Amino acid sequence: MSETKAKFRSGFVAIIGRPNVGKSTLMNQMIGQKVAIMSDKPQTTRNKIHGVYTTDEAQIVFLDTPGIHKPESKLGDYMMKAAHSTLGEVEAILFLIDVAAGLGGGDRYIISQLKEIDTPVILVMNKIDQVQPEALLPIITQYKDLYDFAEIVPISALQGNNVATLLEQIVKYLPEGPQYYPADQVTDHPEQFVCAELIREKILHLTREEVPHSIAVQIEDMRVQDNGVVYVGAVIFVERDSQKGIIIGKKGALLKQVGQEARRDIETLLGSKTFLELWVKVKKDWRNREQVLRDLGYRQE
Ligand SMILES: Nc1nc2c(ncn2[C@@H]2O[C@H](COP(=O)(O)OP(=O)(O)OP(=O)(O)O)[C@@H](O)[C@H]2O)c(=O)[nH]1
Repeated sequence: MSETKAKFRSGFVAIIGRPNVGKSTLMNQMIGQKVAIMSDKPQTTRNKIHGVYTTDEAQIVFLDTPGIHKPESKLGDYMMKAAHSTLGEVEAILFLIDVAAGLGGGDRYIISQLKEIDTPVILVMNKIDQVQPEALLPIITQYKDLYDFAEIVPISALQGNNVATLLEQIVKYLPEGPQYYPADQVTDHPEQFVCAELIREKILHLTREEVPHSIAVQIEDMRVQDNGVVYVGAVIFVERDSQKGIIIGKKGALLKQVGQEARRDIETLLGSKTFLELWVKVKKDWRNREQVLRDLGYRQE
């Protein structure tokens, strides 16, 4: 008797949602490795991060799109376009909401954007650990009234609750297809990008609310030295002198701490001893300069 083996399924899936709803946390929970940056401040995820989830039956390639919102600057505008072009091309969209935060203008705006495309949307109700179970039903009703979701899955990205179910649901929407990436590959971004994001993450954590999210980190140089140590040189761009002062800190203390913490993570990432050198530069109003944006690698694909 011949047994028919289920065909391998694969495809691309976008994760969208208001800033801070837990997109990076979910991505990391699904992929099981720290590739997207987590922060308790909004909008730290600027670039698409491909996380790849592979089993014997399927491969899901996740695109972690920047938070969709009404653009207020050229950078916002850029992010919107990048997010939009992604949404029409994927097999499914995970629309994450924060059940503890309530339906807001940001969610309504995203739903209005979703109505313009045909891609199936899975409503992922995140942070269920923060509300009573009976609070979920009214939220489901509220969202169902606004959009015809393909699936609705309540989860806690932080605790991992129901994330396995979510993965099963996603696979249902994938067509038969090849394994795009090797099973052990979790991200297709160059290491430089992840290093820059690690440095950004440390700055945002250590400076609390004092520097805006407008900072950018650019890796200028990355090479293995003769002694086997990896040299990484990075520039932190800020918009004002005052922000430069905050990041450097008293007698350079804060920058030193950023460097130490980022270096530790970079060493784990690269599996190699690392020497990290950081500079802080002021580039006034860089968010509104297209050329500067391009220099920093924010390209429209
Ligand atoms: N209690 C709880 N907190 C969560 C959960 N998921 C994420 N968080 C927290 O919410 C905050 C934001 O999470 P992120 O994963 O950085 O959110 P994000 O959507 O990627 O944010 P941006 O990159 O700004 O778009 C962090 O402090 C997380 O620890 C959850 O299921 N439960």
